[in-house]
Amino acid sequence: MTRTAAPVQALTVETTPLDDVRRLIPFLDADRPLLWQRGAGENLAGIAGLGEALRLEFSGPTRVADAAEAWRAISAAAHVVDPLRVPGSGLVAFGTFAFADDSAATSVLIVPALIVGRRDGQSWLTRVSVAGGDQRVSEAQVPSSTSLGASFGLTMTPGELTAGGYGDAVAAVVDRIAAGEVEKVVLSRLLRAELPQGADVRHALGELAGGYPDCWVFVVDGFLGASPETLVRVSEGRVTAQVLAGTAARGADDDTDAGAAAELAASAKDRSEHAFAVDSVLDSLRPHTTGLRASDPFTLQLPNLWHLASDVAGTLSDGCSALDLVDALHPTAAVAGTPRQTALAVIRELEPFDRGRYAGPVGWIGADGSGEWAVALRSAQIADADGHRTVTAFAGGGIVADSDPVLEVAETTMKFRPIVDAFS
Ligand SMILES: C=C(O[C@@H]1C=C(C(=O)O)C=C[C@H]1O)C(=O)O
Repeated sequence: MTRTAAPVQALTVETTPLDDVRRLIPFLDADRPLLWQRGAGENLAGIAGLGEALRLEFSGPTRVADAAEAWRAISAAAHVVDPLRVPGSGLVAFGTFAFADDSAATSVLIVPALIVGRRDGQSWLTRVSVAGGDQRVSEAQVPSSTSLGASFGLTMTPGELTAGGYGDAVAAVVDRIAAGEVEKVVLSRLLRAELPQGADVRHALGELAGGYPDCWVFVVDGFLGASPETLVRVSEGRVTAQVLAGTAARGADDDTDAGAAAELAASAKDRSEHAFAVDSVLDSLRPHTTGLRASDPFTLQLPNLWHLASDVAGTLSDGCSALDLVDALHPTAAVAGTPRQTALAVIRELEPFDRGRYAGPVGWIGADGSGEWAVALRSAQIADADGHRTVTAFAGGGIVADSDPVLEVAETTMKFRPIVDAFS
């Protein structure tokens, strides 16, 4: 069910080249930032959005399918001039979707009025106007970067589920697995803080971008993060993904660090946890692709931890858009579990909070159905409540038969680090 189904809007879209842009964050509107980026300096790739030409809201079990359908109609009705034709140029919408079918969080697609982008050394500006609106495009609409407000530091504290409570929930899942009820369940917990008046969240985005250049750094509708996990990417008929599941702490020196990675790669527990996630992605993509393959699992190094990772690639066979594939994929066993429906029921029972958009799909879609979507991990939601602004961070982990509650609590603490550091 979609809460607000907008009539199809005819958008006029024009992309023009810009002089080289090396930073996107200073262009953002401090109050309503929209960002999707990866890399830094010469290798920066991404898009920054300003204003809202169009905002579509979705909810319920068909939220992603509804968005995919609405986007097809909007793309077909749009008039797009895009001489660059690189991923992210021309007409794009930023999107963030709730994890759960029954979540109170709104899922959105937002087409900004202005987009500053950079990819493969090319920079551009895209202007979007709604039919009937003011079609005149003036130089005044070229955004300028602004200096960031005063820096701030927060201390985040546990929300509904304390670290101890999380350990108990992990133990309960291990019991359910032993009883043969379910094979894998991904549990999570949260941390919360109040944002000081006037806090400029672009500071936090800058920290995430500087600290995690190999992750997707995003903010859409107050939901931000630095996710290492690519849910799906569609470009020129190629479909790719990078599945992550299985985690280890970084070592204190080169030797222990290499040892930690080797131990992770050899761990039967982590390999089984990883295999569930890869299988769920392959099963979801197979009907839409040919030549679909997964690499052997390898260790992926991040500043705060190691992950087991597998690259998945295939050729799109049925003209599906990136959002159609997101609909087919979500939620993967990296964030829900196996079997999916039983795992979701256990999550609903043991997590005393709504995940909102955490672990849901976040990314962008283009007019031709191309796009990049991440699993929204290492993330936090900024919300207005009674005149206060709060920030709620989420982190979780996959629980399998031989998971240890103490280690699982420690794993979530590692996974909170990007957000906790960005706000401290
Ligand atoms: C659930 C999270 O991460 C997921 C779970 C992982 C695991 O259990 O090892 C690893 C990567 C992610 O797919 C999270 O970061 O909150």
